[in-house]
Amino acid sequence: MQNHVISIKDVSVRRGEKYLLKNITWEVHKGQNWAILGLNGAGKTTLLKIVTCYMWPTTGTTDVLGNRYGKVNIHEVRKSIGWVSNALDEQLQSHGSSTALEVVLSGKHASIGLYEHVLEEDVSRAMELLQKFHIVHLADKPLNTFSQGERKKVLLARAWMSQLKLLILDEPCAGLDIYAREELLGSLEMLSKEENSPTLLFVTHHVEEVIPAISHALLIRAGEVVDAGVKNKVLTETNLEQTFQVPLRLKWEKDRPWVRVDGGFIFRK
Ligand SMILES: Nc1ncnc2c1ncn2[C@@H]1O[C@H](COP(=O)(O)OP(=O)(O)OP(=O)(O)O)[C@@H](O)[C@H]1O
Repeated sequence: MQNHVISIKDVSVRRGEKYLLKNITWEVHKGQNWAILGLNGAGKTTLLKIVTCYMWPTTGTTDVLGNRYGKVNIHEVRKSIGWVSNALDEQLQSHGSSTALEVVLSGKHASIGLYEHVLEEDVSRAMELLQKFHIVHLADKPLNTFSQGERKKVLLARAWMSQLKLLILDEPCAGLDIYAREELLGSLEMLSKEENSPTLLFVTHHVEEVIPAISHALLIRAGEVVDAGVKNKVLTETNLEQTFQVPLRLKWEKDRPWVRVDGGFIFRK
């Protein structure tokens, strides 16, 4: 179990007659970064809630970072897990008068307000992270003046400040323009190569966002795994068509998969 970041065995989540997840077995090892792909309602968030113990499965077992859920203090385990999502962005907006630097520094102590004594080395690291996300010019500006893209970068810089072991990036590029997206993906690619970078779970609706740093992919459809494993084996036209239920064409370029829908619009009968 030493190398396991996540080990989920036969997990099902049932609500009434409906399975939100069905017989999921999934292992994530140290050194891997995973993309999680599936249609709206496929069960991605439910799976992440199982991983973070915000939801309890109907059957099956979950081990995260060497801890069997049900037998550990989950609050302790969660200190090593980050979840960057739109919900966190909304939470952040109530701290609108905080500066980017303050928000990034607050990641050190997993709070949004700054309550702890700030060390000089922490300020240097926070400034370095702001630089890596190309927002160092915003360090002293209040958050309530930032664009959506700028806020996302602040949140991601904050996550890297936290020295996490497992980091969930829940649609980090949603709402970004094409330039901002590529810039953000570039920062993620670079940071993922740093020593002690957390294991990433990258949830996205856009296959082309599976950057080279992502080594593995999990495809999920209607609560069941379509395929899981090394990304080059999993991200195939057949698997993606099965997952997204549209005919599509896939092309790899510079270790990134690009898809286009083959035939355009979908008209339901
Ligand atoms: N607490 C719940 N009780 C009943 N059904 C639920 C509950 N939570 C989620 N669902 C249903 O389970 C299914 C999977 O939802 P989930 O949020 O995991 O999907 P998702 O893949 O994250 O979708 P999206 O891409 O739209 O965020 C959906 O049909 C949803 O309506």
